[in-house]
Parts: sequence; structure tokens; C-alpha cells
Amino acid sequence: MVKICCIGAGYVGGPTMAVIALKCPSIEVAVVDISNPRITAWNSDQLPIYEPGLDDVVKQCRGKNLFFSTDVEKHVAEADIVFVSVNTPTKSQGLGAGKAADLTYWESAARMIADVSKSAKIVVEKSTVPVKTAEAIEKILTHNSKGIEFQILSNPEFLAEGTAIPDLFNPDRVLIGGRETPEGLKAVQALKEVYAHWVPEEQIICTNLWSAELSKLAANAFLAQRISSVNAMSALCEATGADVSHVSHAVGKDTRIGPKFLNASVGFGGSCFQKDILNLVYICECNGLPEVANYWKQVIKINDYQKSRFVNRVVSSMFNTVSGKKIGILGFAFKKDTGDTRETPAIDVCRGLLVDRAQLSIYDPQVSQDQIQKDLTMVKFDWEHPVILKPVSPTALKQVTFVWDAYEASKDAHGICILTEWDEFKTLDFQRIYDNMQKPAFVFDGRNVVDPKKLQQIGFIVYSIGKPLDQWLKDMPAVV
Ligand SMILES: NC(=O)c1ccc[n+]([C@@H]2O[C@H](COP(=O)([O-])OP(=O)(O)OC[C@H]3O[C@@H](n4cnc5c(N)ncnc54)[C@H](O)[C@@H]3O)[C@@H](O)[C@H]2O)c1
Ligand SMILES: O=c1ccn([C@@H]2O[C@H](COP(=O)(O)OP(=O)(O)O[C@H]3O[C@H](CO)[C@@H](O)[C@H](O)[C@H]3O)[C@@H](O)[C@H]2O)c(=O)[nH]1
Repeated sequence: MVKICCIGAGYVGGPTMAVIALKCPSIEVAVVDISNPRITAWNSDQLPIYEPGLDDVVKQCRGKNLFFSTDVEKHVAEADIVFVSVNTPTKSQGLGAGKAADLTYWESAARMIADVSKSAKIVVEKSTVPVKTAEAIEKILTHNSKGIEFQILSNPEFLAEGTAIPDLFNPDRVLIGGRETPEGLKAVQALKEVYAHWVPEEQIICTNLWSAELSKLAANAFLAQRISSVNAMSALCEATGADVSHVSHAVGKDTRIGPKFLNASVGFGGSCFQKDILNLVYICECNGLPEVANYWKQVIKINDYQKSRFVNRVVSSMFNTVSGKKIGILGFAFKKDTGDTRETPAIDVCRGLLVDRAQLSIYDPQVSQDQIQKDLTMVKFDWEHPVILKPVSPTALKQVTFVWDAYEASKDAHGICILTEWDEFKTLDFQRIYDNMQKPAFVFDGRNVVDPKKLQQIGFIVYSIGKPLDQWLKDMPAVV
């Protein structure tokens, strides 16, 4: 029986391995992690991540051919194929701080693989890494290998959170990069056979290591660039009276452009886009390509601009002050159907409002109070971040309450901000919300989930990203 071990039981390692186990009953899959609480949760009824459909998949194979364990060394030693799916955050200190990928976790995993291995292994980069990381990993493995043969493959993951299970069941493509030597090609074939259990052969792309590594960074940069492009247009739409959803629709009808990923928003979040683009920027700089680096940097600058612009709209439309005013925050996760808050635009928007001394009442169906408190006060390396979006002091948390209901969050509030597109926000009883709010009552829709006309009829003053401005907002221009 082929044995797979995956180091890192996170958002990628957990779901990816669960799907491999489900689709390949003849393969034994062990997912290992140094975090005890994470592994305990994977072995319980309360999985450590919220992902639609994941419970079902895990229940079908856990204990049969899918195992979660903290015994990292044992499972690595026994495996034929070792996936490395550890976190690769942005470096916060030292050379490349604020841009380069921090490969500390990766390097320690590679050294451990070299230490405990007694048989030949295929080592698969699942984490998103800078181009040429495989070369560094190869060096660590071969210098410490005691003659054991390792083949390194790059197999970046393209799943999106919230749709991880359908994405894994039905991927647009699986990408495998390897050395173009007979041993390298054999390893590529072995991994291809795993995916071929359920992915059509023509969707499995095999290439060299560097192309696979760079394709992952390129794909995320292209996706984020689309959002920054449509968000840049949203500002122009507001200035001219155009409607960004009509513009997106018209633009997306061009088959060369396509309709997906053109939704204007308060900004993109998530653990990947900003981190991977900063990493790309750093790689360009290191390769003497400042013009290319600056081109991609602009994608992040527009994202920061979009978040600042949103905060400024809220404050300026409420007579230029939100001091002491209750504002309901609907949604904190970086997108719907996940409890993940990494780089969520809600962090920056809430921080901006707290600096202006607002009283926030936050509701998200999947994010805990604990997590939100951590996010708002966390000091992170700030990459040329606008001053208003910097971390708040722990005392500012006194201005924040956490509630388990959108109606509670908006009760007695002067305004509400919709920051995540949870489906339940589309069907709220806005008449009831309006009746319980201070007047004038404002809705700031950062995700274009509400119908502005219907809400205006109720009596709300509505701001929707990239939509023709309410007369009230036209009279209260926001400065960025
Ligand atoms: N989150 C996504 O949607 C997504 C999608 C595609 C690719 N990626 C990439 O995949 C990688 C993992 O992302 P994630 O979101 O799953 O991260 P995560 O933080 O959720 O999980 C990483 C896990 O690795 C564990 N870990 C770290 N060092 C370890 C070690 N030496 N031994 C054992 N366990 C160790 C951590 O405890 C953690 O549980 C990143 O490089 C990310 O860029 C993420
Ligand atoms: O039209 C759009 C689409 C997305 N977003 C926002 O963009 C962010 C990222 O969304 P999404 O890409 O759906 O989720 P992620 O889980 O971050 O997935 C991205 O990052 C992963 C990690 O690298 C990749 O594997 C995926 O392919 C890539 O889509 C979220 O805040 C979304 O709200 C928009 O504002 N407008």
C-alpha cells in the first residue's frame, strides 16, 4: 500500500489529504502537525476549520485510510510520498522583511525529513513558495540524506477557501513540476497516478520545477489584479455615476476577459493574495527587475486604497465624525463560507473606525470573539500601510462588542457596514433593522449584497461600492 504523509494540517493540508484519502482507498494518508489542539480537533466532531462539505469527506475515511497525528517523525519515516503544506507567511523581520516569504517552517520540515528518513521518498511542495525553493530544499535533503534518494516535486494548490471541497473534487488543473531527469520524471508520474484516480488526465499539467513554482505566484497575482482593476473602476464609477456591476458585466461578456472574479468589493483579503504578491515583488527586486516589481506592488496599493476609501466614506457621510456612534459590523471573515480572518478587509475597516472612536458591534456567523480581538490588536509588519489602518491599542477594544445576531448588531446603531457577503445578509428584514436604528440610518455595503433602491425606499442612506451615489453622499464628499 502506498503511504502518503502530509506535514501541516491546516486549510490546505487537511482538506487536500481528506480528498486524496476519499478518492484513493488504496492509499494510506497520514496528516501530521506540531500543533496538538489542531490534531485533536481533526480527530473530533468539531473540525478546526469551517469548510462546506469537509465534515462529510472526513467522516467517510477517518480511521480507515485517513489519520491525523502529532507523531510527525514516525509517519514521515514510513511514507513513500511526503507533502509539505506548512505555512509560509511574509517575513516580519530581517532581510526582506514585509515582502519575502518566511521559509522557517519549511526549512525545519525539510531538515526533519532528512533526519528521520530511512528509505527513498518523493517530497512534494504543497505550500506556496518562492520560485527556486525546490533547489534550496534539495540541498538540505541531499546534504543530510545519508545516501537516501529524494525527488522534489512542486505541486502547488489552487483551492479557494469556502469552496475547497468542490475545488478539490473538480480542479481546473493539477500542476506537477519536477526535475527533467529519468528519476524526476518517474516521481512526476507517481504523483500523477495519485491524482489520476479522479482528475482527467488532460487536466494534469506536468512541467519543470521552476515553472510550477512560478505559475502559482502568477495565478494569484493575476486573480488579485482583476479585483484591484475592478475596484479601481469602482472609484471612477462613483465619481461619474456609472454602475460598477454593469461595467463588470459588459467587460466580462468579452470571452477573452470572462465574467469571473470581477466583483467590486471593500478589498480582497485572505492569507494568500497579499502575501504571494509581496513575495513576487521581492523576487522581482532580487532579480533586478524594479519596473516589474512596481507593477505588481500597485495591486496591493489599490487594495489598501479601497479599504481607506470605504472608511472615509463612512466617516465623512456621518458628518465627518463617528465618535461615540454605534456602528454595526456585519461579517468579519475575509469571504463567505469560511471562518478564516487572515488579512480580512474587516480588520482594516474596523481599525479605521476605532481610530475615529466609533463604538463597534460585530457579528459574524463563523468568527469567534477571541479571534476578532486578536486580529484587531495584532501588531504586524506594516507594508506602507495607511496610518488610519494601523493596529488599535488593547484599550480601544472597550469600544467593541460582539453579538450573535445581525439585528442585535444594528440595534440603536447609526450605521451598518456589510463587510462579508454571507448569504444570510441578503435576506435580512431591513425594515425591522431600520425601525430599530438611529436616524438618519446608514448602510455601507462593502460587498454589494443589498439592493440600494429597496433600502432607500425604506429610508436608509445607502452607500454601495461602485454604484451611483446617494444624493446625501454626493453632498458629503470623502477625501482619501
Ligand atoms: N489557505 C489556502 O486557501 C491556501 C490555498 C493554496 C495554497 N496555500 C498555501 O499552502 C500553505 C499552507 O497554508 P494553510 O492555509 O494551510 O496554512 P495553515 O497555517 O492553516 O497550516 C499550516 C500548518 O502547518 C503546521 N506546521 C508548521 N510547521 C510545521 C512543522 N515543522 N511540522 C509539522 N507541522 C508544521 C502548523 O502548525 C499549521 O497547522 C501556505 O504556503 C499557503 O500559501 C494556502
Ligand atoms: O470578484 C471577486 C472575487 C474575490 N474577491 C475577494 O478576494 C479575496 C480572495 O477570494 P478567493 O480567491 O475566492 O479566496 P482564497 O481562499 O483567498 O483563494 C485564493 O488564494 C488561494 C491561496 O493561494 C488560491 O489557491 C486560490 O486559487 C485563490 O482564489 C476575498 O476577500 C474575496 O472576497 C473580491 O473582492 N472580488
